[in-house]
Amino acid sequence: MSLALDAVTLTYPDGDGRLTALDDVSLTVPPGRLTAVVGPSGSGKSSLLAVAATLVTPDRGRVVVAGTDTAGLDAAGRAELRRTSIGIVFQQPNLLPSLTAAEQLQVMAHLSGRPPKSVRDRALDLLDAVGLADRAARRPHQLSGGQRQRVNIARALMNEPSVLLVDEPTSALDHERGAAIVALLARLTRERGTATLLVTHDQGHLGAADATITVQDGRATLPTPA
Ligand SMILES: Nc1ncnc2c1ncn2[C@@H]1O[C@H](COP(=O)(O)OP(=O)(O)OP(=O)(O)O)[C@@H](O)[C@H]1O
Repeated sequence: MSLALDAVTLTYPDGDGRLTALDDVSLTVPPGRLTAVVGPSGSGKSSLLAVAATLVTPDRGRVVVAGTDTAGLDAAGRAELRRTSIGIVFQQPNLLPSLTAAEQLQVMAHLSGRPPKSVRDRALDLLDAVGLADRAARRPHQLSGGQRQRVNIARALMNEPSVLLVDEPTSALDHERGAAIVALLARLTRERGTATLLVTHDQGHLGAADATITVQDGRATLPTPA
């Protein structure tokens, strides 16, 4: 299942008028593909992610997540769609200080009704997939910045989302560690079949993407093959 935006326009209140943050944006991210989003500060990248995440409702246009047209959903329906189908990775890992790496992931699945053992097995499998099999019992302060971001990514995959939305995951990391995180995202996208949208300001990361969308003044230039 993929992510699709069709003719999406989003405005915010701006003094007496409205500021157009997204202007007639259409795009599709197929399963198993990593699409990078680049563009200058204030161009609309975070707004694009917020709309795709169903956190913000556009003024016009359609947002289809994993085959579901989100226009037909109320707030509870959107929350359920986020829980079951959308993984979100923000710039800062935002981990709970008192929980181990494995527990950060298990909390995500706690309400989904899965048996505790399968939840723990899945958490350990995902920590292994992000190269942290031997750090499962560590708390955030016992992990490096790059390792914390890996836990963050593993946590976003815990409920097997169809769509993975990632906002500047490398901003707190040096270039080498940032490139390793983007390579990891590209691998997980292929292995887990997620439709992944990655906002990045680092042109050096684009080689790992299957396509790149450039956002400028709220308008998106559609994917070019990487
Ligand atoms: N909640 C809001 N209310 C009003 N205007 C907003 C709001 N959020 C964003 N904007 C405006 O919408 C435009 C797009 O902002 P957005 O955060 O999407 O850009 P961005 O490309 O992610 O920027 P950056 O790279 O600096 O994070 C900007 O002009 C911004 O000032």
